[in-house]
Amino acid sequence: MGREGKHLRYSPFVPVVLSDRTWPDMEISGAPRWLSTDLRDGNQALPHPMNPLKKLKMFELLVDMGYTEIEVGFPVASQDEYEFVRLLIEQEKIPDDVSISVLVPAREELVHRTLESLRGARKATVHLYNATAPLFRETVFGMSRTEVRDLAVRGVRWTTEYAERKLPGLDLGLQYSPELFNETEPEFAVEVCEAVMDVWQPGEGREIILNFPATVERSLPHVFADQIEWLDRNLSRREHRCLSVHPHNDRGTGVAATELALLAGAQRVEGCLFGGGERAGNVCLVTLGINMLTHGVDPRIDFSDLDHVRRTVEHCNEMLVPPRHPYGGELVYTAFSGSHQDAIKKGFDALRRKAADTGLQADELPWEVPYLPVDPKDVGRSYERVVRINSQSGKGGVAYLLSAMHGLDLPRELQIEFGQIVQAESERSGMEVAPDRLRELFLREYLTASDLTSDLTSSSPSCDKQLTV
Ligand SMILES: CC(=O)SCCNC(=O)CCNC(=O)[C@H](O)C(C)(C)COP(=O)(O)OP(=O)(O)OC[C@H]1O[C@@H](n2cnc3c(N)ncnc32)[C@H](O)[C@@H]1OP(=O)(O)O
Ligand SMILES: CC(C)C(=O)C(=O)O
Repeated sequence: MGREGKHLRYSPFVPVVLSDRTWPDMEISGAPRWLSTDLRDGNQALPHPMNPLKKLKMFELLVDMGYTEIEVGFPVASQDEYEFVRLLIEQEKIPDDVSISVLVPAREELVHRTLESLRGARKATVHLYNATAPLFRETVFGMSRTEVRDLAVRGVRWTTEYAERKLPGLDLGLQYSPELFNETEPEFAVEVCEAVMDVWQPGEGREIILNFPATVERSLPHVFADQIEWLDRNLSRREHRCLSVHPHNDRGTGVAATELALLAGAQRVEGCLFGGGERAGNVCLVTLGINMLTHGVDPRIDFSDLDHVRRTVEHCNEMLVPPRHPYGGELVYTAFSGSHQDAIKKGFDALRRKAADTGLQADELPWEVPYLPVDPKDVGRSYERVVRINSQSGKGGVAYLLSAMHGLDLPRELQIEFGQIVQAESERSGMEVAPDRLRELFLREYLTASDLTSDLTSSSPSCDKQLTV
């Protein structure tokens, strides 16, 4: 087949019919329940899965950030996985307000061993899954719809019966996922979930989490939202079930799909910090959370030291977060280009003026600085790197840095003149002009030898002091 024919090998996604959808008129007004699956879906996709010590580091990070639902692993996958669950329980590492879950496929011996890993825990959720989509029914299981539904039902029975018989002290929760939900006929997904609920009997104080994964993302985000609204309308026992989503990011639209799913009625979101996980990853919990923050909605997660979060995730995953990753990437609070820098400088100047006029601190004022969708300080970044100078930069950026890093406020004429000198330097070197080099250039250009020993060289105020007027 020639280059032209490649697309013919793929078919468009078949959407659920929902012409009276209501989700486009909804708003996200509060945080959903979050579940971090860094220690399971994230971990299972790593070239070097985390050892128990690394898992503990990640677990403690998640707890510190405020995640109260954490999928801690797939205990039957490996000895390390099993041992980690034992470590959490035996060393009493699970805070009272944190609920752990463990994943297991609907296979009897695996369910039993998974439950054994929970021995001694006061409460824990077993997360049971089996694929329900046609391709998997036919290719992976070789089963009919009825057989696949019965597999799920048997999985719940194995779980409840073992727990009742062998683990009487365990306050057991249940989560069920029809894997590849997004590719499953919607009415069949409902049939399986209803059958699962018939066994579990959700009721007062006995919730069931029904988790709908876009296991391999294939549709546009609004199609996923339609699927979620359709489900919410068609599943019974609304008051005792939690409708959860587990989006992946194969098309690069995992965040959008999740946000639309929240509009459509999803109550809980599963994802990973910085989008770890299989293939193109799970939906990124950092992006989702800070997207909420920047819309004035409290995500109920602490992102105030995002560099620490990033470093810990990089350490545990042995993978780097890309410098352009939303909110957390190294470069996302940095402007190199002149017009961006000029607007940022003017934004900071305006903020400073407002602070002086109102007598408030700058960080008490509404955040309105062009090109910076979030105050870097709200995620633990400083203002030092918001402007960096290279050949794409302009006088505004140079003036910003001289003022912020060296306490030099240049008049406009001088900004224009010195901007050209810096431009010539960066074009000559092809490199970034660092703040120290900027100072050197300024001194060389405008000060005499005797000036060089003056105060200017010895007392450059720090950038943050300048900006937190
Ligand atoms: C979408 C997801 O992320 S699902 C989670 C995926 N994560 C993992 O797989 C990580 C941990 N997994 C493992 O360690 C192993 O796969 C185990 C321990 C679960 C099973 O290992 P093995 O017994 O060696 O089997 P294998 O890995 O080849 O799994 C395939 C078998 O499980 C069956 N299977 C797969 N999923 C399920 C399920 N949810 N319920 C029941 N059976 C299942 C397959 O049909 C196949 O059975 P077959 O051998 O009779 O054809
Ligand atoms: C087990 C399920 C929830 C899963 O990880 C997926 O389908 O991606």
